[in-house]
Amino acid sequence: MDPQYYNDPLPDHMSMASDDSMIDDVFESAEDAQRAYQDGTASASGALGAHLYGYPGYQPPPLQHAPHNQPSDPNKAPNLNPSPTGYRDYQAPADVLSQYDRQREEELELIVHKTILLGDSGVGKTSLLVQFDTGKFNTGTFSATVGIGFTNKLVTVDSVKVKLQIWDTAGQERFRSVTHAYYRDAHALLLLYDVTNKTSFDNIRAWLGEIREYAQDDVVIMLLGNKADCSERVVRREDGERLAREYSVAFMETSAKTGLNVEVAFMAVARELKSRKSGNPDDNRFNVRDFVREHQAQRPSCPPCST
Ligand SMILES: Nc1nc2c(ncn2[C@@H]2O[C@H](COP(=O)(O)OP(=O)(O)OP(=O)(O)O)[C@@H](O)[C@H]2O)c(=O)[nH]1
Repeated sequence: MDPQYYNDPLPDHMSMASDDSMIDDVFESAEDAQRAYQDGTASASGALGAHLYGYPGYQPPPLQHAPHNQPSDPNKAPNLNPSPTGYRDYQAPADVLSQYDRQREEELELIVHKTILLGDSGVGKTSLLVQFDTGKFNTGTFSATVGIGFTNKLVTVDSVKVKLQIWDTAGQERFRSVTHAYYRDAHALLLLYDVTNKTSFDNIRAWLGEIREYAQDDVVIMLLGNKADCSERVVRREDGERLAREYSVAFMETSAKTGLNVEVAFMAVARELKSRKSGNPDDNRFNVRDFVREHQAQRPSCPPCST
């Protein structure tokens, strides 16, 4: 556990309750908006809606459009390449498409892909996140995460930036009800067990049960057998693979200590989420399990680990 990622009980602005209480007042008509504004039932955003509908003291913005084929700035030279279609701001189709692609990329970058690390206490969730974020592993005494916290990470997939918001949860049972609230809008879950701890592996079925109960049906799930650097392993790699097959989830072994497969795990998630969001049929062919099979490294264990 790194103090940087240590989280005291959530501050108000980070709680899911604030998501639930977000108000998105939509008014069918200007009259509705005015009524809501006047009788005070409009929220801050609703009040803004009323304002946009013209109440009170609302003034329409000045007309921004210039007449067709006329420069909007009278000091500028007129456009000498008249549009074949006759409308202002005409661009050749190729230019429009490349502009559209750029816009899509920017949109993808803006989308936050919420990814949550789950698993028993001590399996290495915080260490995995710190390794991915900073490339470092903090040895020393283990102190359990309290509550939940996140870090944002921008990764590049096929030259498109994808923003992962990675949530580190507390594995301890007493924080379970807090973390359940975060499953609901998660796009991906990295579920960890510790290859040197049989109980953490046996508990994976219970974790998958919780995921089924609280997370979205289409959430991306990856099972990770962490601490693969340790020679005191009690869970065989094949056992992890079998369990992952049974639940149709991707699997690989990782080491937060040596960095084994850490980046691959997060990149696989980022690729999968990007391909789902892009709407591009070529992207949709991406399969997280195939990606993991092709990219995961399998290094020999290092000498007995002392964590
Ligand atoms: N050898 C080895 N030790 C690891 C690895 N990952 C984590 N550890 C050690 O395992 C202990 C627990 O790691 P954490 O990352 O704090 O575990 P956690 O899952 O976040 O635990 P909670 O916060 O209680 O949920 C620490 O002492 C880490 O140094 C790893 O890949 N290899």
